[in-house]
Amino acid sequence: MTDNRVYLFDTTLRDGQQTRGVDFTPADKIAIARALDEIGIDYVEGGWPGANPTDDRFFSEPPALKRAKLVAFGMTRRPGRSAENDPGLAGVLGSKAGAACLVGKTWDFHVDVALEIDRDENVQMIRDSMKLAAKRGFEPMFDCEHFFDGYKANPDYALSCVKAAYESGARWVVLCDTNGGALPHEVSEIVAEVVKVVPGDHVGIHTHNDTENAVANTLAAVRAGARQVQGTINGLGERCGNANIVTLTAILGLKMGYETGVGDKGMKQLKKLSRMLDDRLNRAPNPHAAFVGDAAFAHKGGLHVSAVQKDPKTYEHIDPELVGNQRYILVSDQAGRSNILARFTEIGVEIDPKHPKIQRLVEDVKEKEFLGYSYDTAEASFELLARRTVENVPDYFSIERFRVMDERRFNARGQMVIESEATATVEVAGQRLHEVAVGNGPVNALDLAIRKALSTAYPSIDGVKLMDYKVRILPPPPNSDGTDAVTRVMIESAGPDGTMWRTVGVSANIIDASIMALSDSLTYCLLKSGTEAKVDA
Ligand SMILES: CC(=O)SCCNC(=O)CCNC(=O)[C@H](O)C(C)(C)COP(=O)(O)OP(=O)(O)OC[C@H]1O[C@@H](n2cnc3c(N)ncnc32)[C@H](O)[C@@H]1OP(=O)(O)O
Ligand SMILES: CC(=O)C(=O)O
Repeated sequence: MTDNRVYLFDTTLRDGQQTRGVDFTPADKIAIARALDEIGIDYVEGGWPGANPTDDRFFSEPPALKRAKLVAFGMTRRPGRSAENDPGLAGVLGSKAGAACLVGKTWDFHVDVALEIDRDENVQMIRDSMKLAAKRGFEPMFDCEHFFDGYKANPDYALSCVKAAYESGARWVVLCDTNGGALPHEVSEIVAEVVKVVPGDHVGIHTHNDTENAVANTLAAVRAGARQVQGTINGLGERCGNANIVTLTAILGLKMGYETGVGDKGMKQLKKLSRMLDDRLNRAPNPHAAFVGDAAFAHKGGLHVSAVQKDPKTYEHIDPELVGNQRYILVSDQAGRSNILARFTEIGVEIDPKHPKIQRLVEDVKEKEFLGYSYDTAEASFELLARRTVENVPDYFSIERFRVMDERRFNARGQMVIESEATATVEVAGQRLHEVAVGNGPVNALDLAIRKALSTAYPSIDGVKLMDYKVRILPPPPNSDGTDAVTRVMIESAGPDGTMWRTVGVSANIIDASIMALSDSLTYCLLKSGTEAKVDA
């Protein structure tokens, strides 16, 4: 082991499970553990055997991990009984994990108030539990709960707990900022004192994000000598979350030069790992997440784009590909010709940079953004606008008219039913088709009616799914009354192969704005799949 080696310990499946609104299934846990193993995380904490049926099931048939060690979490023995006779410890040490991470008190206040026991008895509980974990063949770890608050209140007592764990065989003594209130300079100073009594390559750090310093505190601890870092994917965790292991992995490896189990290949999978968790939790990814968010390397300002095209280092702190991300050049009212030309290159349209239509497109985009469109997040609508300016986009269909009726009634069983019925007249393949559909809301009903009309001519649109639908009421222009407000609808769609695209519509009427975004989405799908427009009957 080199002094430069930092061990990554993921607690998404344990502390992440303590997040409000998160409830993993055993299948989620298996998939997440495998993904963490795949990228090279050293330790995967799977949960607390004996605490709930999900964790029991997970530990009864744990996934076979190639490199990572599976960790079972638990707490030190209860007071007044031996470690051998403690049912909680029996659950943890009866599991099929390779390591046992046991939490115990290190803050005298907690021993007095939460456990209500003698302080020496707590130290003995730590010793007995670590010894038993080692005796049963587990790699023992001790999570020092509330270590930083404990150290500030009574450094001698906090250190005596740390020493007891280490002397009793703990491979790692992990300093926890349980309440998340410590600050980086305090963590630095305190860890520097701890590594005087326990070697740094046996010291870990576990931080919470209550002051948005979880990552900074972890890095401060590593600089002071700690060599195991605990965190969760996307910073999931109790209250405000834990240190984000995705960010930590990138910083430790790419910026601070530490060696971890995550090599170049694993590093390139960080964005995929982050997305995988969002998908499992059915959450929209945070576009502004450091390193892996869609906006992390998205350039909007004209000055930035012009320079980035000369050398990306001018406005990028790392090469986005190192973490599996990519550069996006956004088009908006902040854009200049450089943004537009960059987007043409991205979408594969060759155009002379001096072409007069480029300037027209820049002006068009700025004017439409003034009216409420937002092209930096609706790249598919932008592509249609750009292609229509410089080349021909086939007229696949045209929505001639539509009508929607909403109904709220009680059915025969006395249950309330809310339904919308839409009729749409669409011209497609030289025919005027009139279709009716019922949906759970007006946009859903219209979407169904329009697709019905299109599906014979263009069967490929059947595979398009609406993933996200966002509405924003934009403030009315100055000197007008509130009724002038316009509505912006953004739609995110996905194709059968998982490709995603976003479109926008703007109108004073929410349904009309939705139809614009929907129509762009279907047109974009047909264009990208190379479908030929059917213009004859
Ligand atoms: C900082 C952290 O994140 S630690 C992890 C926290 N995570 C969880 O608690 C999630 C899983 N927990 C659980 O499912 C349950 O709390 C269990 C199954 C572990 C225990 O449930 P119960 O036996 O009903 O106890 P309960 O949760 O009400 O209270 C905890 C008990 O453990 C005691 N205790 C707390 N910490 C420790 C410790 N480190 N060592 C020994 N005993 C402890 C408490 O004093 C309390 O004892 P009491 O029952 O005599 O009052
Ligand atoms: C152990 C743990 O999760 C904590 O102290 O925050």
